[in-house]
Amino acid sequence: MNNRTFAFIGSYASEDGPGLYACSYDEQNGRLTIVDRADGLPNPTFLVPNENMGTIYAITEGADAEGRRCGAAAAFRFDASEGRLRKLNEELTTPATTCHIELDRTSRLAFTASYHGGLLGVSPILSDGRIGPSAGVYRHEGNSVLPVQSQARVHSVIVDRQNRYAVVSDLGLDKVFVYRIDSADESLSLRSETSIAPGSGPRHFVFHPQLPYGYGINELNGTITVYAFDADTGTLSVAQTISTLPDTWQGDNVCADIHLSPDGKFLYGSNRGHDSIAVYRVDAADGRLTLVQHAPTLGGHPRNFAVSPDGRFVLVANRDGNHIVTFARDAESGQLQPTGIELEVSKPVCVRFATFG
Ligand SMILES: O=C1O[C@H](COP(=O)(O)O)[C@@H](O)[C@H](O)[C@H]1O
Repeated sequence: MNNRTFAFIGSYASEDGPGLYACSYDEQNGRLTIVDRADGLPNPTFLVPNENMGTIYAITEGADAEGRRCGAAAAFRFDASEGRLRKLNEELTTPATTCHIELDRTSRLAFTASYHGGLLGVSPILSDGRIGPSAGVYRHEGNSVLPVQSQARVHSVIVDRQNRYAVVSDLGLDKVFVYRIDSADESLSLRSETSIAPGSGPRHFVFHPQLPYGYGINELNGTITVYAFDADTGTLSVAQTISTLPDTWQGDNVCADIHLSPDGKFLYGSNRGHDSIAVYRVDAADGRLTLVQHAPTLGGHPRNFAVSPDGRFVLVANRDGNHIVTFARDAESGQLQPTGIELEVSKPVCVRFATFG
């Protein structure tokens, strides 16, 4: 069977309407077309596809036995030939609502980040694709200098290329933590923590596909931190910090998402407020960044975006624009250009590609 690439969209949504969308993807022009949607999910604001199992996992806002709002995750099977989503199950993940979900590289574990609880959750993926009952919840403690940093705010969990470490960005503590993954035991153990400038608000992180560097975007002070990553010890060291904003910008802004091009030559970070994608060239020798462009996102609050697997297009989820905007990406310069193609969706905040065989 030929491989086919799809995109999945998560959104802020109420339980009585659609919130998770499956879209076909036209590799020639970057156009998305909704093929199926799932209702009944309260705020499925982040999702992760599992290409190996043909499943999708979306965070939702669940409720425990006493009716308290909790982090939950819903599992879906996606039938690529029919373009249909079928719900498998839903499980609580953390005793506070979540903002991010990622899988380990063997698709056996799901990691969730709880912004409101300062928690990190580990849940098993069962052999039939369902998400299993929580295998553990890890709590961060502390605070930093800004009012929003009065407590830990775990914002994302990213797994390294060798599937040994989980990098956890804590916006509340101005720290990036590295945990060792024990897949057999379904557990995490802390290896290192790296502090960055007070008031930075580390939010999301990405590993370079070849070089020993990682890149973290800092929501609160509009910067990206370049880290050297030592995979033997599981430690990060700060190599560079660079602004995501033009020097002339004086308005409010909070950064959100960060991605590399598949060839690792360019890095992209989103600005909510300035409403742009900052584009950087990556130095192949030392991983450092040089600004290339600020590309307007053509809509407000670009909370998440995705680079297509072939690197030709970038899809931006503009929450306040209520649309996903398709940009063409120049492989030589890294620059983004609008294509004129958009998909209307209510409050989209996550877009992720998946290729199924
Ligand atoms: O208050 C909230 O904030 C968190 C974090 O969102 P961000 O867009 O500022 O990073 C969000 O996950 C949650 O849904 C919302 O209630």
